[in-house]
Amino acid sequence: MTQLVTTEEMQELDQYTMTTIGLSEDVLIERAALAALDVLGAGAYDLSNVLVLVGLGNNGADGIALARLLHQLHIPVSLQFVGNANKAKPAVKHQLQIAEACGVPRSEKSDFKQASLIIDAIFGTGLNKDLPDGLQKMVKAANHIESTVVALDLPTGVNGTTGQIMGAALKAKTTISFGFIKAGVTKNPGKKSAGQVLVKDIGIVVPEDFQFSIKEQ
Ligand SMILES: NC(=O)C1=CN([C@@H]2O[C@H](COP(=O)(O)OP(=O)(O)OC[C@H]3O[C@@H](n4cnc5c(N)ncnc54)[C@H](O)[C@@H]3O)[C@@H](O)[C@H]2O)[C@H](O)CC1
Ligand SMILES: [K+]
Repeated sequence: MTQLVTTEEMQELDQYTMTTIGLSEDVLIERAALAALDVLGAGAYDLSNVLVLVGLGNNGADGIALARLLHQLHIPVSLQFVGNANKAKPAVKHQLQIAEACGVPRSEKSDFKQASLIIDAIFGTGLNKDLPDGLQKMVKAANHIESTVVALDLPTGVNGTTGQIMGAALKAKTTISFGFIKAGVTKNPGKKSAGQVLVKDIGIVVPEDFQFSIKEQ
């Protein structure tokens, strides 16, 4: 049996885990990154040149933490920001400081063809409007050359609740869902963008009286 969630429910559970239970955001980000590392380390991906595309929210923070973990294992990896890093959420800036202190390389321009694997850490459950035009173009270019993409939590551009495409969406080979599978990756067209969907525990706590809006499947 699988429990699906809407993005609003996931956000509520993230908040409950942090504010009521007291697990820090850093712990959740580190667990998300470790969970993704676990998937990448299983041998199904070419890790010879990993490019992590990083957005300005906590999905990006997960990606930066993952890049650091890969770098510490001597796996060639670089980080590329999508958007202005100065406008990033505090968790992203914090992860970036740590990554920089560890010497994780940053690339300014992406060459998708050179990357053996692209990690999509641009948008997750926070996506609430269509992708900006520039990003839509970038997404379409990456899809066009059929890069191998592993999406963290959600493929960028997929509405996590409805499965709608918000302007454009990255086509992933695998989507690693943190805590619970978001309903949007089970409904087309989002389902097609998500590829194989895996779910990984990151320590999210569910209150006893929590009512999920979607029945277990
Ligand atoms: N919050 C937690 O406790 C944890 C979250 N995890 C990961 O974080 C993401 C959700 O992070 P969040 O910061 O809420 O959102 P995003 O990173 O998806 O988006 C960032 C930010 O961008 C703004 N925004 C939304 N849509 C657009 C748009 N079309 N154009 C420009 N800007 C946009 C909006 O303000 C968003 O907040 C979740 O998926 C997980 O990957 C952890 O795993 C750990 C705990
Ligand atoms: K993502």
